[in-house]
Amino acid sequence: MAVLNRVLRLRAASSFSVRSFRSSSFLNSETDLKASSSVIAQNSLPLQRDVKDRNVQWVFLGCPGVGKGTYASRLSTLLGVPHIATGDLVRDELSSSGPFALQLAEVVNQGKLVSDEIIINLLSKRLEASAAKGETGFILDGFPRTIRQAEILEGVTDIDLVVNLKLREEALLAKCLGRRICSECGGNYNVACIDIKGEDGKPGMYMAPLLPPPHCASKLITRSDDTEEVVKERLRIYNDKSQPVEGFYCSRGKLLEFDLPGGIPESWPKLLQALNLEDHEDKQSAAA
Ligand SMILES: Nc1ncnc2c1ncn2[C@@H]1O[C@H](COP(=O)(O)OP(=O)(O)O)[C@@H](O)[C@H]1O
Repeated sequence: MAVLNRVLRLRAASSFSVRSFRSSSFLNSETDLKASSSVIAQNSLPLQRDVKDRNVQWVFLGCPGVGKGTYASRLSTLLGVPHIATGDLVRDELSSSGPFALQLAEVVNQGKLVSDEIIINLLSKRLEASAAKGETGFILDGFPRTIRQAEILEGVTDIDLVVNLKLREEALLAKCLGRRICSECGGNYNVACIDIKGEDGKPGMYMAPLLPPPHCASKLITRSDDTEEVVKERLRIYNDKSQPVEGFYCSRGKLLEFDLPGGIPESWPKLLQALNLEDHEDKQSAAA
């Protein structure tokens, strides 16, 4: 894909300087942020790596319910890079009763955004764990969610590509409400059957449910923030705070817009095509 190739050629990227990212005394004010971002950028220079020596550094954007987790996770398996979802980091912190758990429960259950300080702390720990395992590259899902977070990220590393997943609005709420997680294996499923009839020249759309296998069926739980009221609030906050992040990356030539045509069977091959990765999948299946 021309856009992607251009983006990838342009990015002679640096690796992520986790230590610099964690030194987050810079989070106190806008001025501190700008000053510190440039300090961070300088500090990370010794750790710069050519793009050929590391894996992809991609970001997935999109409304709640669009399927960021599903596609980011599939791509991370395909490309052998960690899938880092800040929503998962928040939920892990909540369930492990970590230092931020109490504060987080209230914010998350109201559908609000967690503070930059906490999110960056959680993300930094996760990146350190990755670095300790010798992993390079990442697919970030759920971060950045504000312009400020995007600026912080831009100050510490090069993002090669930002994939903006889009789905018809009518489907988003139903997809969030249909989400189920297996409390034992953590598998993600969706019981919603989306069947939007075509009208006024607009095509219909069908998305089959993604049902759990029998051994998970009796262990399904729903996220506490997937209630109608909270999902509507998250969608409102997305439009207000996260949509501007699309413009941030568009103006830097990194944004790939991808309209999901339907469920996974229709969308996955088209996404691979848009990312120029069809051969990658063929090679992997041949090797398996
Ligand atoms: N980058 C972030 N900044 C602030 N809060 C975040 C961020 N990522 C996740 N969260 C918190 O975790 C919650 C769940 O995130 P996520 O699983 O990505 O949900 P969604 O389905 O809304 O995309 C969010 O509603 C928010 O409270």
